[in-house]
Amino acid sequence: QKNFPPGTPIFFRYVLLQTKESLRPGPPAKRISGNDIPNSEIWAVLGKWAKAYGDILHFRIFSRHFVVLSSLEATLDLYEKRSKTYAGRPTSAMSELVRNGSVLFSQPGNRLEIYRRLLRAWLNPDIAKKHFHIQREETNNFLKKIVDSKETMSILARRYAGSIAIRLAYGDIPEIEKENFALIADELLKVQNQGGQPGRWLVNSFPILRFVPSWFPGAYFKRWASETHTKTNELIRKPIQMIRQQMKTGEAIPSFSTHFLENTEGLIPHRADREDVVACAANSFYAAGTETTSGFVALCFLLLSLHPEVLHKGQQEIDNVVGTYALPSIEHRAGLPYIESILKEVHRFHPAAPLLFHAATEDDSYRGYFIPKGCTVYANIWLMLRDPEHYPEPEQFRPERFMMESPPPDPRKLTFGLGRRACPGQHVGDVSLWLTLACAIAVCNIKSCTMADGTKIDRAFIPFTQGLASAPEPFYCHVEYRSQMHRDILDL
Ligand code: HEM
Repeated sequence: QKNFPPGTPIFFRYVLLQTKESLRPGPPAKRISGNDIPNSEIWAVLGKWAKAYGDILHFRIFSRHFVVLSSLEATLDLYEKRSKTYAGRPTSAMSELVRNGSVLFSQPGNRLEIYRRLLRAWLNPDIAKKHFHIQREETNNFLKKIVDSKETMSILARRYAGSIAIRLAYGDIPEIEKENFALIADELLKVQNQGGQPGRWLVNSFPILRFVPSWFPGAYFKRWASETHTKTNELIRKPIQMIRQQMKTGEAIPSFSTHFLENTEGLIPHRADREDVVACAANSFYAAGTETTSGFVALCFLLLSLHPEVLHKGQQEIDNVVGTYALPSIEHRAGLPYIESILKEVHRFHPAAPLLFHAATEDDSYRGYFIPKGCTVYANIWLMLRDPEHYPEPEQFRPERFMMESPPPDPRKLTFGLGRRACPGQHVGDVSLWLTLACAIAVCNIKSCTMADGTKIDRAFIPFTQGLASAPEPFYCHVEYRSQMHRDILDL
């Protein structure tokens, strides 16, 4: 047991940590700055470190500590069996200064419980069925726009996923209002991302700097944090204020937001908090659901263009089960096992969030290693889904692996997260992904994909964006309908 008693002085704790560090496995670190972390394919680099140092390893950047879990066993032990201790999110001095109400980055406590209760109430599998029509309409809209488009697949897929998120959160609002809400949400994400940009803010490496007064020369970060705090608050609340106004005049369209602003179920105990809570929870649909869903959809198109044999086999299954000129709907799902296998294989091939990121909420120890409070605990699910024991030749895209008599574990057990921070939107997300994949296969032939500079993407190398959510780098997708009849069924 290497726990510190509560109240251990910070300096003493720090010195102890330095000596303990050598006891924990991990790559050699520089004395002050710690480990150098590459800024591309970090999940693959951590995978190489796992081979050298084992399925629980440690690294450090200045005074910040990181543990990486690289096996399912360790991930289940910490994220699930000790889910209370590992329900935190990594934080930084800058994010504490900005305090912007993001659900994804909230720390455990009453506020987070209320957010998650509201999200569960609106996104649980039974209620989620009521949203099918939104997903159906948006899928058809998306498929009508992708042929001869001048825009990248990444932009088209993002607009599609954003529209679903906005309709779920704010209702069936008119197109123009939807675009307006998407602009606000994108602006918000941009500002929030600047705050979290690794290496941008010295205060994150030297938290003591946060005590420097705003007027002090060089304290630009303090002024930036204060302005950003005001701006993000304004942006988060803007849609809800508009909806509140519409509710007063009786013009509001029923939605997650109107439902919980009325608070008929009493899920938000303090009246004063209501608008604020609903604003943050509603914003999380877009903030957490758009990049993940759109990245996955873009990846489906890319992989199908590189594997025409998979596309053709999927089309045969749909033609046999659903009919040649008909769109698959959710009722067909159980009868389309090959489509289900393609979906699982896309999740496995490159998870939308390759590294899950939780943080320890108290000092802990695991297998004799000390894990300090506040330490970021990554789970490298990208690596776990490439374990050759479960998934032979893991670098191959092969949906057939899930059609075997004893199939490997379903990747979705990992790709939507685990424990107390698991994705509350997973049922809705799963249906959106299935519907887009099945309908795209039913009506499209996907010819090829090219990067912005015209280079054709081939199987040997798919470039992925870096970050907490990861998707293929922006690319153009050359798509045609299988026939005019297949195009026409999108209007039915
Ligand atoms: C392809 C679809 C999606 C994928 C792969 C996905 C994946 C994830 C993952 C991996 C997490 C973090 C889990 C963890 O830390 O253990 C997460 C969190 C979250 N997701 Fe999703 N998600 C998807 C769609 C959605 C949708 C459609 C919504 C909302 C409508 C949503 C709302 C959220 C929220 C609010 C959180 C934060 C939960 C928290 O921190 O407590 N997600 N998602």
